[in-house]
Amino acid sequence: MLFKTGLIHSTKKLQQTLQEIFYVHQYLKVPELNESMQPNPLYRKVFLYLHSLPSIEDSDFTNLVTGTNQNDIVLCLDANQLIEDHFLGATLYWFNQKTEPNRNNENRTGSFLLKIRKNDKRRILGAYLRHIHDVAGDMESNGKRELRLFVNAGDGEGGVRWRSVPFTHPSTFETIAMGEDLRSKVKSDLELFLRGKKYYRKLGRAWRRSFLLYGPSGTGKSSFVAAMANFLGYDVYDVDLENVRGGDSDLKLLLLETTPKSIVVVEDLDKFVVAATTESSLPAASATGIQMLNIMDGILSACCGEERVMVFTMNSKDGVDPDLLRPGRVDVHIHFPTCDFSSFKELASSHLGVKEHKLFPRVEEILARGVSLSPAEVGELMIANRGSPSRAIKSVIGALRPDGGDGIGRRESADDDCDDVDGGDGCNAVKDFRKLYATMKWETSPMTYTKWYMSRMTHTNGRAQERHTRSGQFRLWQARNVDAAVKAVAVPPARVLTLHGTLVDVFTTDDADPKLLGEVPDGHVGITKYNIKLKWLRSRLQQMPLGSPEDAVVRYARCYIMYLLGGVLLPDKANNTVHVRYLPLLANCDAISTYSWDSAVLCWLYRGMCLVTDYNVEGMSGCHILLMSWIYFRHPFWAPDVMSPYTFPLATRWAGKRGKNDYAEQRLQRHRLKLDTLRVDEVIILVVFIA
Ligand SMILES: Nc1ncnc2c1ncn2[C@@H]1O[C@H](COP(=O)(O)OP(=O)(O)OP(=O)(O)O)[C@@H](O)[C@H]1O
Repeated sequence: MLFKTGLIHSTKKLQQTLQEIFYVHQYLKVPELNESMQPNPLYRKVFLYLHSLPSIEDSDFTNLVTGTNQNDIVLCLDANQLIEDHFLGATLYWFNQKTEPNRNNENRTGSFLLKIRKNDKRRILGAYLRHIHDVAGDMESNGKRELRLFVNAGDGEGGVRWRSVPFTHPSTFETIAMGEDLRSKVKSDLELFLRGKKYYRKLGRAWRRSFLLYGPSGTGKSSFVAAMANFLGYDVYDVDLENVRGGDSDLKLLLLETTPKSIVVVEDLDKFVVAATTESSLPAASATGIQMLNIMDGILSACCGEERVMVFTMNSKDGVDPDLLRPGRVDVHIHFPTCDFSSFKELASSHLGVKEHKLFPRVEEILARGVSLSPAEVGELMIANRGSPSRAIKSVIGALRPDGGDGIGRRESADDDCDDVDGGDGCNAVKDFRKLYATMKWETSPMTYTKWYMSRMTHTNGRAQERHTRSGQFRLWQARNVDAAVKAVAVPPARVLTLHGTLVDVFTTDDADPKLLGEVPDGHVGITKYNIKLKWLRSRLQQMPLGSPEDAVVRYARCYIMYLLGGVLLPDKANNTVHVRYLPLLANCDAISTYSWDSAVLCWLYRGMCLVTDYNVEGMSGCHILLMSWIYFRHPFWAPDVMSPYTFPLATRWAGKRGKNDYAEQRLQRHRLKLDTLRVDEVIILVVFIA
């Protein structure tokens, strides 16, 4: 048997050697990257072509992967596999070569090796390459080309600056509320651009078009970019200027490495350009922002700008030198306003399937007063209430209610008073939305909240806090009685408190201290009989009379601690009430510092994190600030840049700092990519010694 196998093997070898001698094969290589480390477009074409061949099924080893459509299963040639093709009577062999990855498992590039007989080469090679070109071109124009999103997350090591993931954003011009006029203008502009190769040549201009999208956050700028990519069938290169560490030259190299048929996006350009025009010592990224616009009408733009669309997004053009945005640099300016009535109707039609509704006139009337929400906010309210159009529209009306104050004031009052507008369900929807939206904007919202909390609580209640800090009654973080505090969050209320009747009884029937918080919160008792509204606590704290006696200050301190517990340390998902189960723990001021509040906060946060792992759970309870500061400390690449030294509390370092402001889908992709490629040295591990 062994003898037989050996014989077959030797015969095959002999046959191969004879073939080499008599047929004289030649090898042609199509590398993935060219000499200047740019992607080689031919490689992509060959890739598409080979994956369209039926003979891929005969390859010894193929991978099964999900296609662009979730239901498609696609065969994908594995590394170092051979595939056979026939063309005009000749047999050709393609070998899928992959280089070994470097030590970080990165930069694994590949090439296709074509083995062809010398005679055949002279006869068919030209026609064969044209054939590959045509087939791949057809596949691309039929939408079979997989779009990719590139981010400049690479450090340039091994020459790789761009990393990519498949681009699967589902946005189209039809899904964006933008007015029919603008939609058709943009579409015909892009169609003209697609057909404009000869025209641009004739004019002696680079075949490229540049757009400036400006408007407040959440008005659809990033979705518009995604819609453009899907419409044109172009890849997206997302330039993060903060990652362009090598200044101008790095930026130029980055742009040179983009491929034709792509959209190059620079988001939030105003952040860089305005800083650059107002500050004397420019941060590197700001200087790069200006350079980016300068490149637009320079020589480089003609060399690396063929068949490309450049898109810049800004929140506002105010403060940006108009010269930087003049025609030639930026061809088309598109304004993205907050939601007006026609956008609202478009959103209602797409999100709720209603074209007319009896509540529309009310929405129109409120919007006409100049009150507005971003389409993102309106859309989310509609998604959260999609089961009932009336409820959805009511919740939009609730969120739109003006109070004449600033943005934050408006939101707060709408939140607290929404029962008056739309009853229980709508109110929950508004809150759900806010929670959900806050979770989506998780890079910034807890920090904004910290800032708000610090400014409100520290300034308005400094007196109470200071007194109690001095008298040692307020040392929450040094407490050690783990059991009581953990039980307080983990055990159902009835077992911690023996409650009879309503919350009002708790304030009036405790013999030791009949009014723990000083008075019955009349008309402010929360959604359930066991909850106190944070709004009531807040308004009470703001009214503490000057020169109050010691026992009154103690009651105010209790309100303050309850407010801290419900608002910051142990919040539930809704985050607008606090449960009375904590109140008995505050009855004896001397005992407060003996509870292990730190364990309780962690326990409550872990519980919230566990619950939110369920796909259907949208909001999360627990101390988000703690979680965020943990993430920012351990993974500094996620944290906004701060130069200030550490202060206490540590989380306030990031108060008011904005994270990267790209759209949710892109942000998710970026985070996933970053997590996938996370290296040990990018995580800060604190070693704690316990004596
Ligand atoms: N005009 C709109 N029509 C439909 N949906 C919209 C519109 N504007 C925003 N949205 C929705 O809101 C969400 C956020 O939008 P997007 O990220 O595109 O806004 P943006 O203007 O880029 O915000 P930012 O400046 O904060 O990045 C997306 O899910 C998008 O679908």
